[in-house]
Parts: sequence; structure tokens; C-alpha cells
Amino acid sequence: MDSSSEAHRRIATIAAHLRPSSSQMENGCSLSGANCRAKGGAPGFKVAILGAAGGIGQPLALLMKMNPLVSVLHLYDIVNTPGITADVSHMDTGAVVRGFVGQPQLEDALTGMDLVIIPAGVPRKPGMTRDDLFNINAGIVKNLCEGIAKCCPKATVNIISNPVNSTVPIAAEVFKRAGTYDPKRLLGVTMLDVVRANTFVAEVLGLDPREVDVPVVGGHAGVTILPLLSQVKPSCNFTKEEIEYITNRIQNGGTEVVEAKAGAGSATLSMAYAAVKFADACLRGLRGDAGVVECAFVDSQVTELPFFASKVRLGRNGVEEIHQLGPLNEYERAGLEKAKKELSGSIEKGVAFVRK
Ligand SMILES: NC(=O)c1ccc[n+]([C@@H]2O[C@H](COP(=O)([O-])OP(=O)(O)OC[C@H]3O[C@@H](n4cnc5c(N)ncnc54)[C@H](O)[C@@H]3O)[C@@H](O)[C@H]2O)c1
Ligand SMILES: O=C(O)C[C@H](O)C(=O)O
Repeated sequence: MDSSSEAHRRIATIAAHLRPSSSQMENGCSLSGANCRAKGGAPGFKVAILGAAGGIGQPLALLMKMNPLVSVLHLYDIVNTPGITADVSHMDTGAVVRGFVGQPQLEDALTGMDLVIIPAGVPRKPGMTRDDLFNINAGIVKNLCEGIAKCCPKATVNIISNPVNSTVPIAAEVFKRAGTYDPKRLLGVTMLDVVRANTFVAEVLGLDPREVDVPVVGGHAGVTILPLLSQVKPSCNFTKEEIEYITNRIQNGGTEVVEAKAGAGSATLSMAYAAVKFADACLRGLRGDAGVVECAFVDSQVTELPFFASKVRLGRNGVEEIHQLGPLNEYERAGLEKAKKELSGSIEKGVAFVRK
């Protein structure tokens, strides 16, 4: 091909790439093809954020745009994605950003995605439990998962919307109904509990939180959040008072933020950080990296419950291995019984919502 026909081909490719379709804003860019150069077509994963205009969604979009493993980033919400897409797309990082707004554009947002992250739904106000969000968020998660089952049934799905202990079972039921359920690909995000646990333990021990690793198992609400302080790395001993203080602080970390925000929502910035840390682990697993292990709320046989959070190894197929809980001390065994009792009801509530 001579250089002028090569130039024509390139411009035609760019023009096709930039032409705004009726259903999407690409890069917020309205230039004609002749004014832009071709993208390098960097390899990477296609990621969608559903609820991208929210308190979590916006910083999550920012951080995912910075992730070198992401080549395409779809931002979907029922409001405000055009502005957020235009804004984030100006960052000089590799991912191509496209925005989608409203239910009619959900299918385009989801088609072809490798990873879908869901922070859509209402947050708590002071005095509420996460379960108080069920009535609104259950329907939102169900609807979005129906879209995933139809448009990207093989995608890995990260559920952030609360109550996670019920929304993950809801997602599983939707996928089962659609015949697309792959338990390895559905993960409830409990990473914020681990992030908090690492921070609070590091404070008590006088360590850098980046050096601390605290397994947090169970679920994501109150007593279902069970930090295993006997398994902290680096290995250490706590007094009884320290164990009670740290455990309570981790279990009530979400409420601490809800109360401090005094009606303006729940954790958004630390959650976006945790969501990206977790999504990055999922993407490294999908890429084939070895030894990627994080805590997540998944379809599990670690206890008699159908879902449970524990350490999982992430790989090319999603959850490749679920770690057992390891030896628990008496305090943790008592905590586990309390956690299972509450979790069981929350899981059943989610399942019943879809089966009703
Ligand atoms: N798993 C966790 O550790 C964790 C941590 C913090 C918050 N959360 C939960 O995350 C959720 C979102 O929190 P937030 O602070 O970002 O709330 P937010 O209200 O700021 O944002 C939620 C976004 O969801 C959008 N939305 C509502 N219905 C939608 C639908 N049908 N489709 C797509 N988008 C829709 C809203 O327009 C909004 O932009 C809440 O349920 C909250 O409890 C979970
Ligand atoms: O506490 C909440 O309602 C939000 C979230 O689950 C959190 O743990 O911060």
C-alpha cells in the first residue's frame, strides 16, 4: 500500500472510530476524523462501570482510566454520564472511554465487556442498616444483571451495591435463570473491609499498612464482617482489649463513615480505592498472573452456607480456588457462628427476591 492510500485508510478508520452513534458518547470527542490521529489500539481488557456517575462511580472511573490493564472503559448510569465521560476521557492514559446513559443504552454499554463493576444503587444515611437498602437496590442489581446475562454472559462481575450479602445471591439467581451462571465469575466486593482492617491493625501495631495483611471473611455487614486477627501477617499478638477494639472498628467502619458524612452518603473514596485494588486483581488473574489472592464474597463450600467471603485465588477463569478458613481461635469461632446466622437470612432474602 502506498503512503497516500495508507493515510486515507487511517483517516477512514479514525472517522469510523469517532463517529458518535445514537447510543454512545465516545471520548466526549466531536472532532472529524481528519483532526485526530489513530489510537495505538493498546491491548487490554474491556471494563464497564454501572452506576458510574455516583459517589463511588466517579472516582472509580478516574482510577480505572489510569489502570494500564484497561483498554476500553464504558461508563453507564441513568444520569450524568455524558459530562463524566467527557471529563475522564481527557486523561492522557491508554483506555478509550465511552459513556452510556439510561436503560435504552444499557445493552451497548455491556456488549463485549470482560469485567463489569456495579456500584449502582442508593447508599445509607445515619441510622440505617445496609439491609434497609434492599428494597431499592435489589431491583437495580437484578435489572443490571439481566443485561449482563444477555450482553456479556462470560464477563467477570464485581458487585459493590449493598446489601452485598443479598445482592450477590440476587445476581446468581438472575444468571441461573438465564442459564449463564458461572460461580467463578461472580464476586461480591468485600475489599474495603480488608483495606480498613489493614489500616486499623497497622495503627495499633505502629506499622506501615502496606506491610499488613488481614484476612476478613464472612460477609459485608456488621457481625458478618469477621477479621481473622489470629492470622495477621506479619505474625503478631494482640491483647483481648486490642482484639475487641479492632474487630468492632472493622465491623463498624462503614457506619463510622456514614455518621461522619451526616446524611451525605457512605464511603465513596476509600471504596473506589478498594474497588480498583480488587478489579486490578481480577484483571491480573484474567491475564494469567500467578498467585493473585484476595478476599471476596463468592459461591462457596467453605461453610454450609451457599455464599461466603474468604481468600480466593483469581485466575484466567475468575475464582480458581477458594481457600479454607484456617485455624480459628475461640473468639473467632464464636464470631463465625454469629456471622453465619445473620448471613444465612440475608442470602435467603436475596434468593427469594428473584424466585418470588
Ligand atoms: N461493597 C462495599 O464495600 C460498599 C462500600 C461503599 C458503598 N457501597 C454501596 O455502593 C452503592 C453506591 O454507593 P454511592 O455512594 O456511589 O451512591 P450514589 O448515590 O452516590 O451513586 C449511586 C449511583 O447509582 C446510579 N443508579 C441508580 N440506579 C441505577 C440503575 N438502575 N442503573 C445504573 N445506575 C443507577 C445513580 O444514578 C448514582 O449515580 C450503595 O449501595 C452503597 O451502599 C458498597
Ligand atoms: O457502610 C455502608 O453503608 C457502605 C459500605 O458498605 C461500607 O462498608 O462503607
